[in-house]
Amino acid sequence: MTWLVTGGAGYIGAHVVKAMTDAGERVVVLDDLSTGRAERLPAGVPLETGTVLDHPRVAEVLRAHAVTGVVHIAGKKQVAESIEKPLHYYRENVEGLRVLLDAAAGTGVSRFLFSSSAAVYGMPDVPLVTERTPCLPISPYGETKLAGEWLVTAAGAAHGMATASLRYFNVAGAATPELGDDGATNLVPMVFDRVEAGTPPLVFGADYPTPDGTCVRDYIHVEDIASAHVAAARRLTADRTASLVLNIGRGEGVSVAEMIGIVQRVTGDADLRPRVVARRPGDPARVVASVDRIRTELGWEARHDVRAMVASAWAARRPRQRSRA
Ligand SMILES: O=c1ccn([C@@H]2O[C@H](COP(=O)(O)OP(=O)(O)O[C@H]3O[C@H](CO)[C@@H](O)[C@H](O)[C@H]3O)[C@@H](O)[C@H]2O)c(=O)[nH]1
Repeated sequence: MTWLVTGGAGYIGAHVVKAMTDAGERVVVLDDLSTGRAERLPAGVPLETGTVLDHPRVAEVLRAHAVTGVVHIAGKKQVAESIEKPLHYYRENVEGLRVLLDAAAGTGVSRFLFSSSAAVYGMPDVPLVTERTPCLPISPYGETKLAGEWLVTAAGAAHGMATASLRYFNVAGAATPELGDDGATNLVPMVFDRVEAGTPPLVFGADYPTPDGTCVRDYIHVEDIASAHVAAARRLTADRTASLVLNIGRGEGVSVAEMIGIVQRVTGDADLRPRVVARRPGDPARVVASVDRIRTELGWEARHDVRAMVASAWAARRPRQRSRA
């Protein structure tokens, strides 16, 4: 197999590229470098620049490297931005995927792995979200991921591709300091920002129907996300007819208050009491994965706990802060 990883120079993509190459897979990266960085790639992994929206360019890359499998990670991923720019999100995430699938089917690609998201579930009202829980996304971002899954499954069936859509829960952490997340739009990096500024971390609502009143999520180390892709790629390689939809999480809920406590212990900055502010619109009280299906289908489970996740994210952050100073 030769795998094309789209978005391979991004935060999650680069972790997947590292894990796949460490596991001995042959990998090529396609990235438009809009948020990706070439330095994230391991030596020897070819980087092709370009967007998945450019059909001739995608077909050229697939042919030039005799690609047989695709791992599609490129895409837009900010919920709030998707509400402001739905047309942009549908173009990048749905049209980009359609073009990529068309080029893949036309060049003999037989395996296709797609990055989906727990955002497809919207506001699930169940303790553990299984893959059978109804998908009712509440943002254009979540809609594009759900439409993407439908497209992947249908195109796989029609064009003889084995497929898997992987629904990531809340991703955090870094395998190495160089591979850290540059964005600051999620809980862990936002608490780091507050700690560094010497200001109290913010809790967006403490009146949810949860044990401590703050929202509960299923945080998963990006290295575990990456190892799940290796397991899925192996499964698709062995099973030409696979058509999978799988949650990737730890199956364990962590509240915002608990997460802030862990960040404060890791950063050694536990003096400031978190400040409770208004709820952020659109936040579900609890989203925690059932991980039974991925365990059964791939024999995979997460290895890293939440403290390791936060510690690795903090280690990745400090060198960059120093280099900016
Ligand atoms: O300073 C902060 C930042 C966040 N939160 C809360 O922390 C929780 C987690 O927030 P965040 O890290 O932004 O993640 P989610 O809103 O759960 O969304 C993430 O996880 C989803 C999958 O579950 C993905 O679809 C999204 O792309 C990804 O941003 C939420 O309850 C937020 O209200 C705070 O209380 N204070």
